Parts: sequence; structure tokens; C-alpha cells
Amino acid sequence: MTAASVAVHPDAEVLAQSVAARLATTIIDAQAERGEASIVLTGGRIAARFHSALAASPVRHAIDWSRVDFWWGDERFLPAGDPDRNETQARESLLAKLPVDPARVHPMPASDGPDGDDPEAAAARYAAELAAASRPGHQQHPHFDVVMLGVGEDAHVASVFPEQPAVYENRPVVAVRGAPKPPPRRITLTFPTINSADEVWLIASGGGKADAVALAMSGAGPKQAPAAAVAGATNTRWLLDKDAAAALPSKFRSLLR
Ligand SMILES: O=C(O)[C@H](O)[C@@H](O)[C@H](O)[C@H](O)COP(=O)(O)O
Repeated sequence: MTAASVAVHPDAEVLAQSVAARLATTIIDAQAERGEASIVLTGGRIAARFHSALAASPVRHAIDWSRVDFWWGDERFLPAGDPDRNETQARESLLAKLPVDPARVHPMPASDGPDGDDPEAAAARYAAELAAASRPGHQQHPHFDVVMLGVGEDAHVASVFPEQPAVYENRPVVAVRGAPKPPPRRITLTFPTINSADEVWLIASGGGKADAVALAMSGAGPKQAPAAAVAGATNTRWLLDKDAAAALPSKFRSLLR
């Protein structure tokens, strides 16, 4: 597992702008090397902020958005278009503002989709979509340049919550029932899929995340702190604002970016 780096930003707005810039550069570099990029989006409030920052940034014009694949790390199992779906929020804050290729936007199925109100079938469908896009030698999922993850107050990432079955899963995508963060039914990538990415970014803002960040960085196990169990093949980055870093040892808090 790669060693994690920590970047601490003065406030949520600077964090959002910094993540947007880092995401743009990651996509630009991937396209320079391979002609395309593949990123995994997350949900939540800080994600909405860095999506909006990227959508408004002049650097967005340096990217061929038609050659970016967009996947999701998790989704709330709700009807298509529901305002609480991560897909809905990502389309509003980012995708609708960019010339993306609709065929390269891969939302997780909705509860009124082809499998109806069956999250297990929907998870299996997404696993099949990931497998269909897989690269040689990696039968279950495509290459991901970066998986972005918000961090919950309980140290969950995606929809892998402490003490829940998804923590132990080896299947690439699973249904979640009884999630402590509403809505209770979700679909989520699991650790093996998340950790196949070149980079994994854990992005947290606000004092409410300080204990979760400190717990995850203090050597807690995946059952207690799922955020402790994710790592990129090349880089793992904690991208924080000062408030979210407040419970870390002081050496980290001095890493102001
Ligand atoms: O579906 C979800 O709820 C998200 O994917 C979830 O993992 C989120 O990223 C964290 O809970 C942080 O959310 P906030 O940034 O809003 O605190």
C-alpha cells in the first residue's frame, strides 16, 4: 500500500479550487500519455464545490472532455433524476457544463432502471459494465487514473461504512442496505476496485471530519475506518482543509498548501 501524502489548505474554498486544479492536471497528463483519461467521481458537499470550481476554471479548455470516462464510486439507490443521486448532482455541477461524450459517462443504475427496485441486480449490472471496459489482464474493471472519495464523519468512503458487509467484499461492486447515512440503499465500489486506481484522493472539509481523518491516519483498521483501507497503486492523497486536519499531529497541520 503506497504511503499517503497530506496537503492541508486554509479553507474549503481553497481546497475546492486546489482539487479542481489537481484533477485538471491529472486528466491533462493522462491524455498526454494515453490520449484519454478515466476518473471516478464521488458524492457530497465538497465534491459539489470542486466540480463547480473545475467547471468554471479556464483550464477546463485544456482538456478534450470527449475523451474522459466518468465512473462513480457510489450512488444512492434512487430513481433517475432524483436530486439526491450523486449522478444528478455531478451532472448539474460539472458534466452538463462540459462537452463530454455521453457514451463515456457511466452512472450507476437507478432504482427505476432496467433492474427495477433491486440494488443487488443493479450492482451486478454495474460490475458487468466495468468488466466490459476492463483492460487486458484486469478482467473486472478499467484503468482508473484517479478515484476521488469524500470522507464521512464516521470515516466511511464511497458507501463503505464502518462495520458493514461491504468492508469485507471482494466483489467489485455491491449493494448496500441499511447505510447509516440516508438513503439506506446504495451501490458502492469495494476496496479492491477502488485500490486498483493509479491514485486515490481522500477529500475532507470541516471540523466534523477531523476525528475521522485522525482515526483513519492513526492506523485504525478498515472495519473501524474504511478511509484507512484505500490506497492508490501510485499515490494516495489526503486533501484537507485546516478544520478537517485539526486533530492530526501538528507536523501535518504545518503542511499548508
Ligand atoms: O453518497 C455519498 O454520500 C458520498 O459518496 C459519500 O461517501 C460522501 O462523499 C461522504 O459522506 C462525504 O460527504 P460530504 O462531503 O457531504 O461531507
